Amino acid sequence: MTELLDFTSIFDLIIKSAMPWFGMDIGGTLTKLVYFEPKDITPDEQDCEAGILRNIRRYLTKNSAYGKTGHRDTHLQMDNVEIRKRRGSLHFIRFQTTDMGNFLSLAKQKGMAELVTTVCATGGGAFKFEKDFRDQVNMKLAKFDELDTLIKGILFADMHNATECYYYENAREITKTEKRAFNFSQPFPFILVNVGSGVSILAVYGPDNYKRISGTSLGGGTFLGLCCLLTGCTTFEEAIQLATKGDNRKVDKLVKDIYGGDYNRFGLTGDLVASSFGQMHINEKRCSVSREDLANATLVTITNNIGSIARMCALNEKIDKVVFVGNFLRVNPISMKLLAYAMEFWSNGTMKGLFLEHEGYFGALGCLLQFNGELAAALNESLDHSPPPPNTTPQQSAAEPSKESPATAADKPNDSTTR
Ligand SMILES: Nc1ncnc2c1ncn2[C@@H]1O[C@H](COP(=O)(O)OP(=O)(O)O)[C@@H](O)[C@H]1O
Ligand SMILES: CC(C)(COP(=O)(O)O)[C@@H](O)C(=O)NCCC(=O)O
Repeated sequence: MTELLDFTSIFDLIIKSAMPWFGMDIGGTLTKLVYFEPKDITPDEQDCEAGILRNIRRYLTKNSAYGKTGHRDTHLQMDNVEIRKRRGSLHFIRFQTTDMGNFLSLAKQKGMAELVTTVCATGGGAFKFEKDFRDQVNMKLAKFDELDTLIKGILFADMHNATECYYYENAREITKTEKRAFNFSQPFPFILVNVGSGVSILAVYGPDNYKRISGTSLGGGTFLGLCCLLTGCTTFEEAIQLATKGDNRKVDKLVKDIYGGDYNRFGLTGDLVASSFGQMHINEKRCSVSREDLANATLVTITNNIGSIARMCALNEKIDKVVFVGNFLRVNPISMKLLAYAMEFWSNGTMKGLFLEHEGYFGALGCLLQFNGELAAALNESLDHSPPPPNTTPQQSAAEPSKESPATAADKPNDSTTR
């Protein structure tokens, strides 16, 4: 017991002092960085604040663009947030994962390596780049599982932002539908569809109770990749802009192209896509489509496929709320409206598609909430190397998370504000 108390007070000391607080989600396409900027710095603390730390704080909070691909999403900033008894702002920054080399150089140049010894990281890149962090900037990664942190981040954001969750009212009328706030204070159970490079689908029953029920490799990376190939565009923003001006009906084969009208027996209306890209084998049709039409058809194809799988998962699990997250939905109302429509229409109004403002940042946010400073690293190391306690089977050892996940770090919720 004494040992526990000592440990707690050491832990308290560390988490109060060890700044900066970061959470990093190194994904297949984008790296997301959530930075907590303390706003309750006392004059004493200010005096003690190391020059490097002050410079990092200023660099991150005064700029909104970093290097070639780094952006701070200023519209997502969360102010007056309390984390571990500190009050401050959360900043949301992203850059292309292919720029990791430049990020590490910058971190070195800004003196991060002298200040930070451990960074809390999640996503596949936490494993892939672990050695680069260690070798190039002498930083350890405290690794957390991306699906665990995703859920923790969602619950935290929803609790701290009254307008985090929204849905589309009158989703069946896709041209008129309007975004409305949704009260997500009783979230469980819900289906969670994370549309990143690929897609993971989870059934979430409680803050620490979920299962990964499905996934598909046809995700945001597929949309971007195919769009670049088909239209010659080079960025996601460009792909979305093209899609906004295009018409998938010139590319796809609709039910009415096959039936001459509706296929009434099974409720398939004539305007429904019967075959994505189904007209593109016809030479004259191929010659008449624009880059915009191809971008739109690619977006609709990928979105409808995700919607269809998500709906079947919800049906199987008997869950009526389907939450869509991930950066595929960034600046992408076409897909959100289509998903909202698909949930509503195909379920006869019994299912609801829901969306969250911080779209692709929940993994990084959840990771920041797990931050235990130096202790995480120490724990990480001791857990990595210690044998399982005598009264547990190897599968249940403290070193291993309870779900089928690759996390190696201590999966210990430590923030009293998370549910
Ligand atoms: N600026 C961007 N650059 C590249 N892809 C973007 C951008 N903004 C949104 N996306 C979309 O988001 C997807 C990545 O989503 P994200 O949730 O960050 O997943 P991951 O963790 O796999 O990187 C991309 O495949 C693309 O469809
Ligand atoms: C492997 C991943 C969890 C990685 O996550 P991401 O970086 O795409 O967000 C995801 O891409 C995925 O679940 N892909 C689909 C794999 C499948 O079930 O077919």
